[in-house]
Parts: sequence; C-alpha cells; structure tokens
Amino acid sequence: MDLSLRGVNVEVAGRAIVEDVTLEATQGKFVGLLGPNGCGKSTTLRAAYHVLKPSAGAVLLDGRPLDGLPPRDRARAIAAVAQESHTEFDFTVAEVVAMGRLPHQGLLDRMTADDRRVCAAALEQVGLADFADRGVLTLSGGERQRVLIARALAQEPRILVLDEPTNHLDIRHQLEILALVRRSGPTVLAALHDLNLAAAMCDTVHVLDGGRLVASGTPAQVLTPDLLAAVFGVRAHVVPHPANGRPQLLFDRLESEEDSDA
Ligand SMILES: Nc1ncnc2c1ncn2[C@@H]1O[C@H](COP(=O)(O)OP(=O)(O)OP(=O)(O)O)[C@@H](O)[C@H]1O
Repeated sequence: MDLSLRGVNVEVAGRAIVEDVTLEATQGKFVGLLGPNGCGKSTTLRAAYHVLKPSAGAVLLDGRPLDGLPPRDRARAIAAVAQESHTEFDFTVAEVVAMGRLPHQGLLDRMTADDRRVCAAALEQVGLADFADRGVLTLSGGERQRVLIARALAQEPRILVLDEPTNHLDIRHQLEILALVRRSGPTVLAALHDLNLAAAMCDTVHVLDGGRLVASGTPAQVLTPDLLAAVFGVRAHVVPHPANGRPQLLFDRLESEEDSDA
C-alpha cells in the first residue's frame, strides 16, 4: 500500500508547524524522515497517521484521502508507534500486544486462536516471547519499546509509521528491530535521529528543516556534507560502508569544542 502526503500543512495552537510537505512512501519501501530537534518530524507523522488534521493538503492511502476512509479501515491499514508512548496502567505485555488486534475484531469479539497466534509471533519476533505475563510498568525502556513494536506488528498493518523507533534500544536491538520491520513487509515511514542507521536502512529519506522539506532522495543523494552543514550545523565526512557500500557519516567535533582543547 502507498502512503502519500501532498502539500501537507499542519498548524498547532494557531502556529504553522509543518508547511507544504509532499512525500511518497510506496509499497514495501522504508522511508526515513530526518531533521533536527523541533523541525516537525513528529507533527508530520501525526498527520500521516491521522491524529492531527492537516490545515491544507492531503494524506492519501493508495490515492484515496485518509480522512474519507471509515475509522476501522484506517486502523487496519496503518499502525503507529509514537514517540514516548507510555501507559499509566499496568497491563501485561500480552494485553498490550493484543490491543493491536482490536481493528480486526468485532465490538464484542474475544481473541480467536488466529489472534493469539499473531500476537505470540509478534512477541517472538521482538525477542520477548518469555515476557507475555510481565507488567509493562516493570519493563526497561528498551523492552517497553519492543512491546510497542510487537503491538504494531500484531496489527498486521500495510503502513507502519514509526517515531524514533530505536529510542532506548541498544545497538543490536536497533539493527534487529529495523531489519525485522523491513522484512515484515509493510510500507514504513519512520522518523530517525541516527543518520547512519537511516543511511543503512532507508530506501529514501526526506529532510525537514523549520517545518519544510529541504531534501529528498536516496541516502547517498541526500546525506551530503553540504546538507549536513546547512541543516544540522555539523561537519561530516561521507564514506562508503566497507561491507555494503552504503554511505556512512563520520562527524568532526564542533569547532568550539576543539578551540576549548587548545
Ligand atoms: N501541541 C503543541 N503546542 C505548541 N507547539 C507544539 C506542539 N506540538 C509541537 N509543537 C512545536 O512544533 C515544533 C515541531 O515539533 P515536533 O515534535 O514535530 O518536532 P520533531 O522534529 O519531532 O522534534 P524532535 O526531534 O525533538 O522529536 C516544535 O517547535 C514544537 O515545540
């Protein structure tokens, strides 16, 4: 399934936060949304998964306006893992993952054997098969993040929107979870802070600065020293990964910090 944002503007509290964002995540592709703190990544994603309504422009699923779809169809199509989603309630891990099945169930339906199989497989995939009966409030930050990803996978979405999905994850789990998301098949739109991870995982990337898109393309096209200087204010060297040739970034220390060493 394709997800498209066409000329999307989002206003929050009367202030334009995102302006004229157009991007496309086509079937099965992993698309990264990059940019400095406060540039509008989360706000753009919230418009993409229909928590915020664009003040102009449109979000389309396979060319159909998202806000014209019945809520249940929307919920079946798109799963989202928001940044720092947390709960005050001590649900078990199994209960949280089971919430991913709700869009597939009738109002009074109970979990079917198939629902249970999908949830167990999702927990297995994120390496938490033994955690089903644990309370989520007892989990570490990384374990909780993996539970939220399992819930999204249990939803069997065709579009997966991820806001900094690797938050709290150690390096092995960062690589594992993003590879798992890629393998599991949905179209992915993900905000990522780690530019090297984005370069390794994304088919295309879009860079936001001040609420506007300033670059779009493959990681190699976009993640250039000039772009990184202009948008992030850092000096970087781009080198090919010795094993797979993908661009990887080496950052210089900031000049002010080097001066203070002198
Ligand atoms: N509800 C709100 N009320 C006021 N300002 C908001 C609101 N939501 C977001 N903003 C502002 O909009 C801008 C973009 O926020 P957003 O969370 O989309 O950025 P981001 O790129 O995801 O940032 P980060 O990398 O820090 O997570 C920020 O300046 C933020 O303070």
